[in-house]
Amino acid sequence: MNHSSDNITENATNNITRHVEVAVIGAGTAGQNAFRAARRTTKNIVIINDGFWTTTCATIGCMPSKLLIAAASRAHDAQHSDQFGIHADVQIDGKQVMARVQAERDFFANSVKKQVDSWPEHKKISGRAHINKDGLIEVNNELIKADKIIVATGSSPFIPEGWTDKLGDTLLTSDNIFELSDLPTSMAVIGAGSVGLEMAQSMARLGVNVTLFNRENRVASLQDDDINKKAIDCLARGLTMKLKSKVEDVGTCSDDKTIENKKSVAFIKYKDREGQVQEWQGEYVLVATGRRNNIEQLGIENLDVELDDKNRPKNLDINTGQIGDLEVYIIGDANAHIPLLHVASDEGFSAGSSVCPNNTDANLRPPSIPLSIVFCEPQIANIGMTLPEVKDSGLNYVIGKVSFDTQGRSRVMGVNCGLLHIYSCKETDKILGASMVGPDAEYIAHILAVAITNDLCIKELLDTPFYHPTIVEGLRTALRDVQDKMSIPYQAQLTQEDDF
Ligand SMILES: Cc1cc2nc3c(=O)[nH]c(=O)nc-3n(C[C@H](O)[C@H](O)[C@H](O)COP(=O)(O)OP(=O)(O)OC[C@H]3O[C@@H](n4cnc5c(N)ncnc54)[C@H](O)[C@@H]3O)c2cc1C
Ligand SMILES: NC(=O)c1ccc[n+]([C@@H]2O[C@H](COP(=O)([O-])OP(=O)(O)OC[C@H]3O[C@@H](n4cnc5c(N)ncnc54)[C@H](O)[C@@H]3O)[C@@H](O)[C@H]2O)c1
Repeated sequence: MNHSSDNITENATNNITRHVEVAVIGAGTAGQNAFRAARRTTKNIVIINDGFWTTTCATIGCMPSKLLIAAASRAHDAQHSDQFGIHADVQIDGKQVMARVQAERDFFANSVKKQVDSWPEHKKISGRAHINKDGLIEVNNELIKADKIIVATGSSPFIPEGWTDKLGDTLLTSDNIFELSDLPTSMAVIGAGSVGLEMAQSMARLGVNVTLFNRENRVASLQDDDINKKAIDCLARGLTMKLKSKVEDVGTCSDDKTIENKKSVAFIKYKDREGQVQEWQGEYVLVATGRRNNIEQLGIENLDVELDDKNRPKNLDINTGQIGDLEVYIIGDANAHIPLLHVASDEGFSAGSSVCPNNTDANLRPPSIPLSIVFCEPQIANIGMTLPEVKDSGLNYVIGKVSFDTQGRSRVMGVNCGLLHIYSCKETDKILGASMVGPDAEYIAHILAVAITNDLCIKELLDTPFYHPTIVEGLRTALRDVQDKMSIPYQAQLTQEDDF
């Protein structure tokens, strides 16, 4: 079935400036991949983008945030080397820190832009697209009829109502924080999700006086209470956190010292976990209260796409991004399914491949198992099913555990804070999911993701070598703990102690 541009009026038909086979709206990671894949089979294609022709990832997302974390990590190591008998006098040059973040960020962004620059000019339109009542795409002075539409419009920071006006120039989001020319002196971060944790800890490690607020007693939306507790314990060692606090009001007040620079002081009125009203004051407030998909203003309903109460498209095929049997595909952050980079990339590739003339031969990326990593230190990772999902599944499960507090290599490196839980099915010897806070979680998470994706059992994993002494050896300890708790009769195998 086609979308509603099939029923357009004669008047509208006369005004159409282009008729294309495929239109991609949004040129971030998902849109660019879709365009690349679709271009292999059709020349009659156009890509429309509002704003920079790089990507959120390279310009204001993954890469600049990891660059700031890299600087913070260096600062932290240099300041915490006393335990090794190394005493350093550390000076942090905020301007230089931000200059490197921006220069390296520009390197990544320009690499993306170079590829986009190589695409024919007439296939690219700069402007904000809107889908009108006839299902036609309006952009600048163009009216485009597209047989197939791929929507890859991404997401934007969500700012609670009224806060933009109330906080004025003291408001930061991930869209503008990397543009600062110097490190602030103080900052509140509201929201302890991925953005909040990564930015709050980095800024604190770089000498900024940071207070992190979250409405729940939870970080990174962790759903395993023991892992959450451990994460809070590890993070609280270097970060002031006001968890389970309720932000009642935000705003600005004048301050004699800063009035010269025409800057106000930000304040947050909040109720702490005991219900006492408190006030925070400082230079900036980073609002990290989530992101919303850019779909509301697009006119997507004019393509007969229905959204649920959270703005997620109904009838989304997660293999291709196609909406029911409409010739409409919604991919990347725009579909609010899993707003992560690797997912946007894969969905773009699959949607672009699906719109090829013979799409039964399309080369589709299978949807990956859930995998997420927060790059605070220690890192937080979730793989496969969450603990509540495992509990709800009715499966007979065990939890294999390892603490990284005493783990050999973690202690050697002075990064010994963490906990890994592996949820395994008692009958099948297979891993269902895992949650972790700890050192090297990014690598351990990938090994677990490979195991789940390829249906490896615990025994197969334990039969692979674990080099000594590595932090990844902690994974083996947790796998052995799973094995000990299983009802499966294993070949005689003594439980080994940790090897030091
Ligand atoms: C600070 C931060 C850190 C992050 N870190 C990580 C990380 O470490 N790992 C990870 O996996 N993910 C991370 N993410 C998430 C990741 O960046 C996103 O999931 C990914 O970039 C989404 O890509 P996309 O193609 O869907 O959207 P985008 O790259 O945002 O592209 C959407 C494009 O569509 C354009 N557009 C919007 N509306 C219209 C319209 N009406 N007409 C025309 N164009 C339009 C936009 O201007 C934009 O250019 C991070 C995000 C942030 C904000
Ligand atoms: N490492 C990564 O993969 C990475 C890093 C950064 C961003 N991202 C992506 O960006 C998305 C958005 O990240 P995010 O951290 O902004 O959102 P999030 O949804 O992950 O977290 C938002 C947090 O803010 C809290 N919150 C919301 N409103 C609040 C309020 N009024 N007062 C106090 N707390 C409040 C929520 O309880 C939650 O803990 C993520 O879902 C992820 O897809 C990923």
